[in-house]
Amino acid sequence: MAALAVLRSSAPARLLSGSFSVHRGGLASWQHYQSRRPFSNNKILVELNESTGVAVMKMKSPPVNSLSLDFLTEFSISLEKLEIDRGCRGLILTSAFPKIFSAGLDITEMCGKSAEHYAAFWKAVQEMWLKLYGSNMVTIAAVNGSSPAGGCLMAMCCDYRIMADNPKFAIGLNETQLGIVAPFWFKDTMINIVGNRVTEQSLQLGQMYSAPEAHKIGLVDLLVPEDKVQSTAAAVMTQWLSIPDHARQLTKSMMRKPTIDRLVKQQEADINNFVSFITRDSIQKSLQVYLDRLKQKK
Ligand SMILES: CCCCC/C=C\CCCC/C=C/C(=O)SCCNC(=O)CCNC(=O)[C@H](O)C(C)(C)COP(=O)(O)OP(=O)(O)OC[C@H]1O[C@@H](n2cnc3c(N)ncnc32)[C@H](O)[C@@H]1OP(=O)(O)O
Repeated sequence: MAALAVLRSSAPARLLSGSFSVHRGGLASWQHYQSRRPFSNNKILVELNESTGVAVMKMKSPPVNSLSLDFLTEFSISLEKLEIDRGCRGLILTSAFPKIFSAGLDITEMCGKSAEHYAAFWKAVQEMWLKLYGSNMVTIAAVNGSSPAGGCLMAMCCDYRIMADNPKFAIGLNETQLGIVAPFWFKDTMINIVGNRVTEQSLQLGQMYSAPEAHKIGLVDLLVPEDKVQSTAAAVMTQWLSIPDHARQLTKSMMRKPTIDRLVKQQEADINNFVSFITRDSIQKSLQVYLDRLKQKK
């Protein structure tokens, strides 16, 4: 968070616009951030409304917004651009697809690849978390569909979660159901929202909660009809933005810094730990079985 705060205060918006081709239009128009990265397929659509200072980031990686290495890289770059843009104070994170917010980490990135690939992938997951959890912006997750594991983590990184009131949509950290283990920083993020007891039970059982259940345990803050998710997110954002930025940001930092510092202090060790865990034959087998089951369920 401190690093982001420094970035934000030292990088003028003019420089950002020049470097990243941000095109600004009239007050009422939406701005489109175009990524110049050659590998980018634009898996993420960002629209910044200059008059409100609110960006809407829509995940758009078919079929289920799984978090691949490319996706995560594009996500972190997009987020960093917004973070250093003084015209942007709030971010609404949502999905371009009805019914799916994000399917979590792309399981194919964790199967049958090299140790180097796993290390690069895990670093990208860490970066996504560090940037989103440590953001100075007001962040609101407009959860318009199911959101297992890494998808739940993304939503949990935000300051406020609004979910579509549909019992068919589920959210939670289901890692143990795949035979894998949510790392300590996933666990800490959840504890900070729902407390130790609920987190322990959720993680051991790999529990997925329907939208009403998630609301009941406080994993999501508000349930609204599916067609009201975006408008409610915008209304809640207005409330949050009425608080002076510096006071809100310092408070957020005070609450989250210890959790963030814990990973920052052992980022390399956490990558090594992931690589040695995911390369075990037994873990590779579990993931493959899970993936095959997913593909066969149709
Ligand atoms: C001791 C210390 C340990 C340290 C750390 C060690 C371990 C690492 C921990 C790693 C943490 C992991 C976090 C994760 O996020 S793991 C991913 C968990 N995600 C899931 O379990 C979601 C699985 N997907 C679903 O439940 C459903 O697909 C759905 C999201 C509810 C959507 O359902 P539906 O609309 O019916 O779509 P389909 O199921 O038909 O899926 C469409 C195609 O997408 C493929 N798919 C789905 N999810 C994923 C995924 N996460 N990754 C890759 N691919 C995915 C699915 O197979 C279908 O593919 P097809 O069209 O080719 O058949």
